[in-house]
Amino acid sequence: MGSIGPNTSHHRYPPFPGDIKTAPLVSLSLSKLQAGDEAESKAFFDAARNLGFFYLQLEGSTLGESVVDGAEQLHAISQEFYQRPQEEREEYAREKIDDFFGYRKVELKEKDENGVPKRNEIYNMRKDDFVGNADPLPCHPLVKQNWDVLTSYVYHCREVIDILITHLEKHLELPTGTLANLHRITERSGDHVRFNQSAVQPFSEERAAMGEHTDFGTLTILMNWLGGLQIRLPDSAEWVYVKPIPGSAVVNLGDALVKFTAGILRSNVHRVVPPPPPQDGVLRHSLVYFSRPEDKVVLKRLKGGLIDQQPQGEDGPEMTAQEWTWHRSVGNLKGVYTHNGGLEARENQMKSGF
Ligand SMILES: O=C(O)CCC(=O)C(=O)O
Ligand SMILES: [Fe+2]
Repeated sequence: MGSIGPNTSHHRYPPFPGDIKTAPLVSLSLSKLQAGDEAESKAFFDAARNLGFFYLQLEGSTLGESVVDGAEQLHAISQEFYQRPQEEREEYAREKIDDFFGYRKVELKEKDENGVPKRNEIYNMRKDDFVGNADPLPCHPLVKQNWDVLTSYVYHCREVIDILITHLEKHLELPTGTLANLHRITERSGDHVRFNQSAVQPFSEERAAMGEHTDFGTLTILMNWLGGLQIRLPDSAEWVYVKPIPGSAVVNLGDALVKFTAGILRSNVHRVVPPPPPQDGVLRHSLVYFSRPEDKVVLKRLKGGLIDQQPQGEDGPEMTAQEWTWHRSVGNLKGVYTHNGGLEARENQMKSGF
């Protein structure tokens, strides 16, 4: 199998700088995890406990390369989506179609050349529409035209997530299927594909701080072409950039896994800032697949295995995954849930789930 570099579009952008501090993410091989490689599996569990973020090398796996190819197609579709007239996107605004899914924007104080405020934007498309669990919500014509690309992407990402979940169960010493049965693709859940676009904008510490968050759900598969993602290192609290690697996804754990495991696993704080120079003059697009527990699953510590050895303590509020998403997305739950015991209080509570 050849190098995947030329099959991705990273080379069309200015390079990620070589002289800035980057996050020490380990790189795990999907093909080794698929083959049940013990050392790779253990390295995955360590990464899930210690940092909650890692690279997943997709090249060398047929499934992984399907994710890379799909992501490249969706990257182009997302760019076209954001080039279309604003009125089109507004038709699918969250206020018009759903509590959570659909289009959202945040207007910045900076203006474009026409005097119009610049925007950071997201478009959330739910997995249940693609796999046939729900009557599809109204969606942008580009989504309709590319329904098959999106559907394949959903299935491929879910396959990757199911593999990762199986490794987690094993290391947590839970009966086989414990986590998988809370994430059945045939059941309604908050899983979604997101197109992100950030305007070209100067770095602002205040704006960066507003965007600090953990992901609400289970596992997130992130495809990046430009820098700008930063994670907060657990030990030093220093913010460091995550360098995009062609042919690899950035994968991170979300709050649901912290709740299920009473803090054994880590959902690390991160944020998006403008890409570092020389990438700072380019519109930034990223593609995210968010997985979440089934809507009806109550987020609370599971019983069994290593979890039973965790201290009993402040596990936070108990609610269904659906209620959790709603409360988090409107900013009702203060702080972020990162790890053992884990509520880290935070002043800048982001309200949008953005
Ligand atoms: O765009 C990125 O690099 C990260 C996006 C993110 O963290 C999110 O959408 O939750
Ligand atoms: Fe995130």
